[in-house]
Amino acid sequence: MANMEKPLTSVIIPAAGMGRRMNAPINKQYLTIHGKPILAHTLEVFEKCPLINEIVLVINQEEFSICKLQVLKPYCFTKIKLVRGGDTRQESVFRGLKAINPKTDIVMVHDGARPVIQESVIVRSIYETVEHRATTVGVAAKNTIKVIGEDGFVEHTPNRDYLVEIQTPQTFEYGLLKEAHEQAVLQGIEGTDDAFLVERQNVPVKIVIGHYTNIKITTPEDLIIAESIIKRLIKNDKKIRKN
Ligand SMILES: Nc1ccn([C@@H]2O[C@H](COP(=O)(O)OP(=O)(O)OP(=O)(O)O)[C@@H](O)[C@H]2O)c(=O)n1
Ligand SMILES: C[C@](O)(CO)[C@H](O)COP(=O)(O)O
Repeated sequence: MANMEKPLTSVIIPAAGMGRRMNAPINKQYLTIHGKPILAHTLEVFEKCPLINEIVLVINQEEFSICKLQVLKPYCFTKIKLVRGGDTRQESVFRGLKAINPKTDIVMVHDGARPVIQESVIVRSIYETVEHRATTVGVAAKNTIKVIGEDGFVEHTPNRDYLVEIQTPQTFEYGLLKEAHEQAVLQGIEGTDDAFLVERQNVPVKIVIGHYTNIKITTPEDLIIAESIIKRLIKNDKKIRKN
């Protein structure tokens, strides 16, 4: 069990995707919001968080230089270790896991494409994981969700009271997540998030309620939303500093 006082915590930032759905001339995480690359916004929160000891940034090998030039150098990050990504998000995370300091107690996985993560959610996730071994951030579903069949017709409508839209960070005891990924490789299991792999190990995953502002920048309209959220946060930050 992780050291309760101040667990040694590493975060893996998977950022080796191609950003296809963004349809932009460059990889989405290098698009800027308020003059700063999306990836720099994301990394900054973890760099500043005193509970984070190590940041394992997983990116495309061919983007190492653009990343160093546009993100690492201008923003003076001190905790970052660069790792080459894989063909899927799951593979990228697994590669990140293998680069983690083996003394780590807790490992957090947070999408590079989610720049509006708040430090309070990071801290809550870490301490909930010390207690429950596995957690994921999520928000109550606002829309009705329906399950459809191959024929495109509705099969059933789950009760929305029990539906949570899952985000990141997802946070685990280090050994638990490593074992879950190793088992997934052995069994040929591919999931869209890391919690799914841990659930398959019959380990309960605790939900940590987060914020609707923690959007994943996936398609062009997400960029417009993220820009207005970040602009508002900067304005509020200036107001707080003035008072
Ligand atoms: N092989 C991959 C695929 C995705 N990711 C990362 O996982 C996060 C969530 O993935 P997603 O939003 O789907 O990003 P992309 O895969 O880049 O988007 P798309 O599917 O539109 O190409 C992103 O920060 C992305 O960079 C990764 O590290 N390695
Ligand atoms: C992990 C995740 O962000 C949880 O909602 C999501 O599953 C990532 O999906 P993507 O298609 O790899 O962006």
